[in-house]
Amino acid sequence: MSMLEQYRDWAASRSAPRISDWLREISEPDWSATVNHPLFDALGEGRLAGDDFAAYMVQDYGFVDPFTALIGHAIGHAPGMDDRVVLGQFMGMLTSDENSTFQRTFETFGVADQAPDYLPETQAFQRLLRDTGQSGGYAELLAALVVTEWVYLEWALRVSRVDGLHPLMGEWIDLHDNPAFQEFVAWLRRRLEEEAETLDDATFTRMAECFRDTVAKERAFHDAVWARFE
Ligand SMILES: Cc1ncc(CO)c(N)n1
Repeated sequence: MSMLEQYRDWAASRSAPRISDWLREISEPDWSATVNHPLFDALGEGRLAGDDFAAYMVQDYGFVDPFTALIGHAIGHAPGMDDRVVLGQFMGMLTSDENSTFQRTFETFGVADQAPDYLPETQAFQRLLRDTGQSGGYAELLAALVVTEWVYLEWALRVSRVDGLHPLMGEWIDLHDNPAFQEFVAWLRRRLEEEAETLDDATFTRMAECFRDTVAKERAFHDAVWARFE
């Protein structure tokens, strides 16, 4: 059975089927392992040392570079101005507010301004983002974006925040659970679903595999970062 047939089978047994929910389901257990990652509990509960937070942010900035390029590809591949505006505004936030959080974190925790050592799992994630950016169609680009943003929204909404949390850690959570970000993730899911409805078998399969692979990379990345702190 093709992926598209598997989705149709799944959808037939639900009252309000959504492709993004099916994609999330077929990406278990990696999806839940990422959303419920102990790294995020430690972050919200103030149990993450400043240097460890900075080390995580260094690795994450290695993610952000090809991720920003991937958004550029998505802006180019989008069918028209409506999508380009939404993606462009997100790109604007990423390269201003969010970039500033990274820069102030590096300054605050004295991260040396040198080429960092990226973990093998960071490098593998970078390769996926670069490959998808360079050769993926719009649906695959949206699939990668839905994963990375939806996973971050889910953990940020989930974690509890202690009083007196370091302001930069609070800022990191704020960036991923604020109402504008929630709206952006809802838009991404809707657009992915609309695009997926138009795909032939082979392209639908590539989109679903890209989704699953991105979730696996998310889990591996956070496992690898966390393993260095324990
Ligand atoms: C690894 C990773 N995934 C997703 C996000 C959210 O953009 C992020 N900052 N880092």
